[in-house]
Amino acid sequence: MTVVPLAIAVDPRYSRWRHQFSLFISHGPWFRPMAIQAARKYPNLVEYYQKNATKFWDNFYKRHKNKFFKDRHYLQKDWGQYFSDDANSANVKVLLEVGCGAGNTIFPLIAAYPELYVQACDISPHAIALVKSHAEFKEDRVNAFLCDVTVENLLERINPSSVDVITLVRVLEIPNSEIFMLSAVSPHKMPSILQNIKRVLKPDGYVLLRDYAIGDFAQVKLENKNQMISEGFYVRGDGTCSFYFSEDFLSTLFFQAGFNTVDISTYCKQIKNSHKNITMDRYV
Ligand SMILES: C[S+](CC[C@H](N)C(=O)[O-])C[C@H]1O[C@@H](n2cnc3c(N)ncnc32)[C@H](O)[C@@H]1O
Repeated sequence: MTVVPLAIAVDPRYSRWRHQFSLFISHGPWFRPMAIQAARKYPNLVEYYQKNATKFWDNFYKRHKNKFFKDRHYLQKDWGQYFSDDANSANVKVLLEVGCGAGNTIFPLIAAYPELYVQACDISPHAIALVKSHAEFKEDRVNAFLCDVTVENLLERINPSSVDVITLVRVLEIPNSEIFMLSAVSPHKMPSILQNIKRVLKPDGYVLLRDYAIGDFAQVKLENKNQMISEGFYVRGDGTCSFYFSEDFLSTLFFQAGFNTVDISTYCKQIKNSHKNITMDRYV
């Protein structure tokens, strides 16, 4: 009967199946079938990927080690004034890097600012181990610890109102290098992360955020592969997730959490891949 396809189309099991099928087609049967099998058991895909974020990110760092991201040297240029106190350069500033990964934000910053002390956390044990085994790691400059900021209270590791600057950063320089931290979690969890970081931030402190913007080439690719699991929120082939921000969404999110927005802008860069003969619009 013609009703059947309609019934399938509105059945949530259908969209789950369609999602798994598209992951299977886009990456091939060899591509992490375990993740796809496991996702099949879960009624809610967002919940599944968020509950298993530690596993997916840890696998990411097991696989790529510290080779995936480049050091973020642009941070000094764009945000230098937040990391040092020109009036009194002996003043120690405390930075919290949330989702520190292998330390590509931390190490350029401690090299450039001798008075900076970094609190760094990540959900992946492998990422924290990579930070601690870095040649430039010094315990008196960096405190790296494991923490899922969506569920664990930062106050258990950091004193209240003790942090000057919090970084939530991703990188644009190289195509297919992604990610930052806030976009890695479901939009529903974002308000609780902001409350969590607010408790450790000084009243006159700053949050510096650079992340995916709506319309980015990577979003278009995920959209075309049918990998959206909730509004604006996508899963990649390796099980890690990304959300794409509009300026409106971002400023409302921070406003509702009690922050004032000092500055917000979208940066667009066209990157040409001559090998594949494509031009990519990257938005952050
Ligand atoms: C690739 S990145 C950014 C890495 C780092 N900021 C840098 O500059 O290289 C996103 C990071 O967020 C971490 N992450 C994802 N969800 C998290 C969570 N709920 N709590 C803490 N870290 C998380 C991931 O493990 C990953 O290292």
